Amino acid sequence: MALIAAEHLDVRHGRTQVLHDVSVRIDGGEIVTLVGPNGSGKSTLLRCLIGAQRPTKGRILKAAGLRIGYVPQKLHIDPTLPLTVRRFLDLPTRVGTAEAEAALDEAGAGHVMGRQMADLSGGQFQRVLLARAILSRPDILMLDEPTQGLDQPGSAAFYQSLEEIRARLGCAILMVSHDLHVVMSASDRVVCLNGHVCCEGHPAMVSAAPAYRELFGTGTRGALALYRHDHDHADHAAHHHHHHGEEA
Ligand SMILES: Nc1ncnc2c1ncn2[C@@H]1O[C@H](COP(=O)(O)OP(=O)(O)OP(=O)(O)O)[C@@H](O)[C@H]1O
Repeated sequence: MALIAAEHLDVRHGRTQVLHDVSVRIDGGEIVTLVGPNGSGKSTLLRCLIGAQRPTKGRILKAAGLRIGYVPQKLHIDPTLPLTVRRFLDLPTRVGTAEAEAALDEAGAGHVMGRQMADLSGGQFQRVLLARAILSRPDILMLDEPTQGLDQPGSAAFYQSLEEIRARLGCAILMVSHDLHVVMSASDRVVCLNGHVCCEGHPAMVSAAPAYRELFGTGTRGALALYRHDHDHADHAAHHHHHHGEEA
């Protein structure tokens, strides 16, 4: 039984079709990574799954009582607005101090409770967002490029914390990442999006698939290929899905 599934989603913004016939499902406890070039609809898909964006077509199915923890891609907090980490964790629902402390500890930011949100480093800020997302004891955590702006050690440490949180809470994780190393080493499944699902499956299978290689290349040039790759929309959708979609 899937925790959450998107079925045949279309999303349009005006005349732009952002998502086309996108179906994904996330099962309990698995780590699924969404990859794809800038503008390929990754954030849009997450927003549909959390209910912040209505698809033009298709539907979202959720397990009854599903709790979702969400870490957004960007959260702008006005630096002139006094807001401590402690008070931030009370938004939107007040939590006890012990609970807030436990969540910060779990997210690896145990020492920042009394600090101003505006004074946090990029890494600390992301960890506070993570702490807030796990306060609700989610069945699934969704993170949109959570290590954006973090250096290599910072990213690695953040992903380590995520693994530990999954082990402790038993939650599933769906994240957007451009960090191919992590995608390949830490995901149970990779979904490659470019308006449509280009290919998906176990990292080892996806990385061996021509559709993936076309996107990422091999070796160190892979990360660059990710940004340069330009799919022919309709043709590749059919082609890639035909060959690789069933491998998941
Ligand atoms: N509210 C909106 N109105 C119009 N266009 C939008 C809106 N939101 C998103 N888009 C467009 O939808 C497309 C997909 O955006 P989305 O943020 O989902 O992509 P992404 O894969 O997450 O990109 P990135 O890797 O850059 O974060 C983009 O072309 C974007 O400009």
